[in-house]
This record gives sequence, structure tokens and C-alpha cells, in this order.
Amino acid sequence: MAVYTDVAEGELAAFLKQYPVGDLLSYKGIAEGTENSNFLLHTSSGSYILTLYEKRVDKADLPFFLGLMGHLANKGVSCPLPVTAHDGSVIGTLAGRPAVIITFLEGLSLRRPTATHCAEVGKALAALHLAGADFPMTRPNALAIDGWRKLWNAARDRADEVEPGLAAEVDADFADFERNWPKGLPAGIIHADLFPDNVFFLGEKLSGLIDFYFACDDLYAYDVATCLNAWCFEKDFSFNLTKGKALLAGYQSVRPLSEEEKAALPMLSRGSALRFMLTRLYDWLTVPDGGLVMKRDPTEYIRRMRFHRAIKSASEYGLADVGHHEQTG
Ligand SMILES: Nc1ncnc2c1ncn2[C@@H]1O[C@H](COP(=O)(O)OP(=O)(O)OP(=O)(O)O)[C@@H](O)[C@H]1O
Ligand SMILES: N[C@@H](CCO)C(=O)O
Repeated sequence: MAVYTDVAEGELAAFLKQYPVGDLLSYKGIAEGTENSNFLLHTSSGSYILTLYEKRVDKADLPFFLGLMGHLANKGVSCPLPVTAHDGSVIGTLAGRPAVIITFLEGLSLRRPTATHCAEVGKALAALHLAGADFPMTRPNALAIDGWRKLWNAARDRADEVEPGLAAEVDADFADFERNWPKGLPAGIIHADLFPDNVFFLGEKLSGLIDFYFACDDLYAYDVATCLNAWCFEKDFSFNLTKGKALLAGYQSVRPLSEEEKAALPMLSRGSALRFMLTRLYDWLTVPDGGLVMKRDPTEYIRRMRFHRAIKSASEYGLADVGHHEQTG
């Protein structure tokens, strides 16, 4: 659950006086999410989300995340708009934590997205990439290869407890990534965690994107690869080609991929699978049970890594007109 910090009603009502959001009518903690404490607020002017940032978000990154949400929302991306206080600030303090109020987005996240939903996600991701292109702030991806290496160094010795042979398998991947990771592809602001729990729909129509707390500068096609991993695999770990096709066609209807980006997709998808495997493995091995962080199963992403390793061409993800591309390693 994700309410790590309790907030008393009087304290919240006083805090809200600093913002143009009306008077507090009711509030409740939101169970979903793992990183921060979130509350749904009803006030005399509408509904809002209050987020208290817990220790897994670096406070120095907040101006980037909140500035980005504001930039994207102003450019028509359906994402939360941070509410500015009467004194012009966006980040306040509540219960000893940095605290922010953002606008509430209608919709529901999906447990079983269809190909139609995947197409919508592809379009929204491409629109986000275009809208972020003139965002003036930058943030390097803390979870690029160097960041993966740190997680791996901390987890490697116990990796075989989770899956026998995993240490050797991932060592070989690192050697390959450190030599062959694509360079020079189109890059800019990426969401970096656009999983189904971070996308809202009203019926088949996408109504909002949330959770920009991994957003950073990196390769656009890497963000596409993350969406293939997050949206196009079934519970039995098979890749759903119809969903892959839909997601990629949706993306390309807004921002066509270059031939180089297409050719790099198998490598990027493997890297993205490794990134999510590593954060999950690290938590699995280091975070005590019953603690604050919800653990997710790393083996789901080991299966994806293996799938991508066997891919010979991006056409196997559902891309039309792709040349044959041999992966090294
Ligand atoms: N702007 C919003 N409008 C409506 N609901 C929201 C909004 N922002 C967050 N929520 C709700 O709060 C939940 C948690 O939000 P979020 O995913 O940002 O939290 P988190 O702690 O950063 O989690 P994680 O990084 O693990 O996904 C969401 O699943 C959603 O139910
Ligand atoms: N989307 C991540 C969790 C962090 O947001 C995962 O599934 O591992």
C-alpha cells in the first residue's frame, strides 16, 4: 500500500489554504503505487491528488518532474498539472515531507489491455516525445547502463537464489550491452515507466498518463521498447504480436521510427527488460518482507530478456518493412 505518512485533517486543511483549490471536503489515502504517499482530495472546487514524496524520490529531481508535467499538460498531453500555490511555489511541505497537489485525471488503469488500448498507448507515447522536445530542463537516466551495473553489483552474489544460472546469464548480457548499446539514435524526454498502472482509460479512449518519476533524457526508441515489454506480453510470457503491431503502428502514426531505431529495437527491448528485472531483483533481495516497498517478481522480466535475445529482426515485434538485423552476443 502506498500511504506511508499519515496526515491529520486539520494539518491538511491548513496546508490547502496556500493553494487555489477551495476548502477541504474529504480525503482518503490511495492504496496503489509504491514510491510515494498519495491521497485523493475532494474540495469545494473539485478533485485533486496530494503526493507526499518519500525517500525513494530524490528531492533535487522534483523541479524536473513537476516542470515536465506542467510543460506536457500545457502542450495538450493528458497528464496531471501541478497546482501552483498563492506564493508562486509548487513544492510545499506537509507532515515533514515535500508535498505537491496535482489535478485529478478521470479513468481507470487496465489489468488486461487489448490491442486497441496498445495502439492508444503507442500514440500517446509518441505525442509525449514530441511535446517534450522543447522542454528546457534535462535529467540523465539514472537507470541507464551505469545504474544497472550498480544494482547488479549489489544483487549479483545472490542472483542464483532467484533463478539458477542468472549470474552468468546477466554477466554475458552486460558484456554485450557495454560493447554494443546503440548510440546516436534520436533522444529527448522519455517517460521511462509507462506501464499499464500508469495509463488511464475511459472505455477504449486513453484519458491520462501519470507517474513521471522516472522521466529523463534517453533514446525515444528505448521508451518504445519499455512499452513493448510492459503492454505486449501475456501472463504466460508469450509475446502478443497483434498487440505489438498495434502499439508500434500507433506510435508510428504520430512519430515514425527511423530504420536505425527499428534495427535497434531488439537490443533496446532486451536492455529495458534487464532494467526492470534488476530493480525488481534488487528489491526482492534487499528489502525486508512486510516493509514499505511492494516487491514485484523479477522472473517475469528474466523471461522477457530471454525472449528478446532470440529475436533476429524487429519485424518479430510486428513492425512492417524491417531489414534483417543480427544481434551480436
Ligand atoms: N493525477 C491523478 N489522477 C487520478 N489518480 C491518480 C493521479 N495520480 C495518481 N493517482 C492514483 O494514485 C496511484 C498512485 O500514483 P503513482 O503511480 O504516481 O504512485 P507512486 O507511488 O509513484 O507509484 P509507482 O511509482 O509504484 O507506480 C495511482 O495508481 C492512481 O490510482
Ligand atoms: N513499473 C515498474 C515499477 C516501478 O514503477 C515495474 O513493474 O517493475
